Amino acid sequence: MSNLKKDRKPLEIPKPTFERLKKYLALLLQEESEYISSEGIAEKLNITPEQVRKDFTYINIKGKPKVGYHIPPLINELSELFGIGVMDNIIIVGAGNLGSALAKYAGFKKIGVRVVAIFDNDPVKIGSFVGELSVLPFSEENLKRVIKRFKVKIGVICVTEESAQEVANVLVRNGIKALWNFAPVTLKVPPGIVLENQDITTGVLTIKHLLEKK
Ligand SMILES: NC(=O)c1ccc[n+]([C@@H]2O[C@H](COP(=O)([O-])OP(=O)(O)OC[C@H]3O[C@@H](n4cnc5c(N)ncnc54)[C@H](O)[C@@H]3O)[C@@H](O)[C@H]2O)c1
Repeated sequence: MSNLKKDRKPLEIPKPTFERLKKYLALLLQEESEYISSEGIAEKLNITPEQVRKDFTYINIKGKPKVGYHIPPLINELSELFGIGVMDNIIIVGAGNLGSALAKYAGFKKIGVRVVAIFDNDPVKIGSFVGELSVLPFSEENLKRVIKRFKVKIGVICVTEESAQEVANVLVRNGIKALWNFAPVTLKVPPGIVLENQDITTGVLTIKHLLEKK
């Protein structure tokens, strides 16, 4: 992961650090106080304060003795790192349980993400509303139009396992640069395409593992 600040030499951020930085941002966005200590963050995320301090060296933020980190600049630094200041339009394919829930998720706005269209191939769902969006038929023509109009680079795959690869192919063929895949399938994508697989079940596995240790 590269920290691409213009005025600074890009830093290579190790993946585990990058993942924790995402958690710090999510936590800070919920904080109501103005300052937070590394101990405070560590306690809430079940890690060590040393780890927090080490991770923050990647974003060049320093805490004040006895007070901790000033939250607003910390949020700004992390937001810049994740490109949150830039609004990214995304599209969802699959207006089932998951796709519909994601399309209605209000929290995306906070992180600079806006769902601009949701597609499906089920005639029953096409034309129905998911929040404020009308479900569009998943055709290349519609896709091209939406991608061009809203300058979409990110596609979310919420279709069934069997359809996921074909949907990924169509999205990439029509200019999508990054796929956020929820289907439990290993997708093949051309080099240069960003692929993030999301598996909610890993969270439950962590809980089960932690419970067993108690
Ligand atoms: N990542 C996770 O942790 C997680 C959790 C739950 C579900 N899932 C997966 O997410 C996907 C969606 O789950 P769901 O519960 O919303 O399923 P769902 O059956 O409710 O919805 C799937 C939708 O995809 C549509 N679809 C199927 N093929 C299509 C195609 N070729 N083009 C356009 N639309 C198509 C269907 O019409 C349907 O509306 C599944 O693959 C499921 O296994 C993942």
